[in-house]
Amino acid sequence: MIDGNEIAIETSDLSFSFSKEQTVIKGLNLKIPKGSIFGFLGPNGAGKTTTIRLILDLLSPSSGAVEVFGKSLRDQRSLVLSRIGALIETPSLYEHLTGFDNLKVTANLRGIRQKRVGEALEMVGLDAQAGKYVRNYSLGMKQRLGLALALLSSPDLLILDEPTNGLDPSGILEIRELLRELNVKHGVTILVSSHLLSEVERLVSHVGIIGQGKMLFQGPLKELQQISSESAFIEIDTDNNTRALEILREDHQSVIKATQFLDVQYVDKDRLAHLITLLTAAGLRVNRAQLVESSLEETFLSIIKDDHL
Ligand SMILES: Nc1ncnc2c1ncn2[C@@H]1O[C@H](COP(=O)(O)OP(=O)(O)OP(=O)(O)O)[C@@H](O)[C@H]1O
Repeated sequence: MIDGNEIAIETSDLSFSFSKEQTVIKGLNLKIPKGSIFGFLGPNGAGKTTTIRLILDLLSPSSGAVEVFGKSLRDQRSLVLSRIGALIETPSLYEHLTGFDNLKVTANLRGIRQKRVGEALEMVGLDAQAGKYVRNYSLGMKQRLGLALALLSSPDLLILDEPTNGLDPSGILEIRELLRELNVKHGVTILVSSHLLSEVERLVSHVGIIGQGKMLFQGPLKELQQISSESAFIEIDTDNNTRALEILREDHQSVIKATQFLDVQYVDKDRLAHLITLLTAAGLRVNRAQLVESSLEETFLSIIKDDHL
């Protein structure tokens, strides 16, 4: 669904401060491809909600600019905002009205035709429960109704701030499937923020990782997976590690660490077999040759922790 090189959201050197003492967003260059599901990730307080509020023009940047589908937010505010549907944490709903009437009120206020109410309810799978009072909805149903509200204006871009916050695993799964369907069937570009990679890992095509207001990584999920696989190493132990280290260096192997064990960068299974043959051929006894891989979550955490990219 990614649409060539077209960009849905681009921020250039976006900065923002709530006060003189603390700059919360620091020169952010966000680039979200059209047609993508972009996971906007970072720990609590990293600046995700503030960035989203800047994109929705709920805050004004100290410097920098926002473009949505190539149009400047500053110069073409109404046009830009008309293409966006947003759900910021929990939606504000009228508990004493039915799901249908909640949407109808908003549709009337925004001059959206009535037919769209039914369509939005169907898109989020709430058409059968549309006649129930919202006070009787589960949290998951309320989130889906919030999504229906965001979808009323038929947006090309959905911005969702932690939409699965507080949901149980089945609620999370439901929202995930719904978002995937909106992206695939209806071509909606989705920005979804979360502080947990594991929550969005099976949904997103792209990720952006923010820490203390700075972009630490952004790109296709595959690129993050690649970084993760490149950090794999083989932990080697022999009956003479001093000699083993010499042999490995003579063979131009990349030894990452030589302490209790010798950690050698993992390339592939053939390389692993080669190392064992090399050491045993030199008369050493290999006690251990173990592949140590880090999960995607560990890579994510190390990016946040080290700011190393
Ligand atoms: N209204 C405000 N006034 C002053 N500081 C604020 C305000 N809102 C947020 N902040 C500060 O701005 C920083 C970024 O907050 P923000 O809510 O954007 O982070 P976040 O990544 O969305 O975190 P979370 O996952 O907890 O929602 C934090 O240090 C926060 O304390």
